[in-house]
Amino acid sequence: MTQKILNISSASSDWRGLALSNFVLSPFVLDGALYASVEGFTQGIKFAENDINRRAAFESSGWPAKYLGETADRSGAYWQGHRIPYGSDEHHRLIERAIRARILQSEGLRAALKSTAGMTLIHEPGTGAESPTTSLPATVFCRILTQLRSELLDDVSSAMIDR
Ligand SMILES: Nc1nc(O)c(N)c(N[C@@H]2O[C@H](COP(=O)(O)O)[C@@H](O)[C@H]2O)n1
Repeated sequence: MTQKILNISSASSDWRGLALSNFVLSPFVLDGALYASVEGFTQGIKFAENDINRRAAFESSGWPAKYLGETADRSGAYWQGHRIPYGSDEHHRLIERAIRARILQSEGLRAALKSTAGMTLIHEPGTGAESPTTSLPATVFCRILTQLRSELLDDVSSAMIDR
């Protein structure tokens, strides 16, 4: 029987869940700059643009990126000279652009996401209750992936980094 629920995280038992996890080392380009992983991007933007931890996070993935982000004060996200309120829609939208960029820049990831058609995407990293200060709640992450999957299934050419 086909599995109806797919965990997208580093704790997934399905290879597609692992591949689509933010944790994985998976370079992408956003606004002309190169990032090693979505996790590194997500943690790096918590640091101001002159903070050395920012670049270190951008060049990392997985737990090293996550641990680096734990040292940030989580009062804002920083992008192109602007401070974005932490946890705001604008903050989530910026992370969404990184998630979309990574997947859209890889034919394999696009195909992997499309192959999950009909499955409910969840994010259960197996690390206990979700942090109240997470910059990417599971509901937001799964909504982003589900929306992108829908766009890819409807018409590959209509899916873009900026919706
Ligand atoms: N343990 C674990 N495995 C994964 O595969 C994950 N993607 C995550 N969580 C990711 O952490 C990011 C948010 O970090 P903060 O809560 O702001 O520190 C986001 O990318 C989640 O997907 N955890």
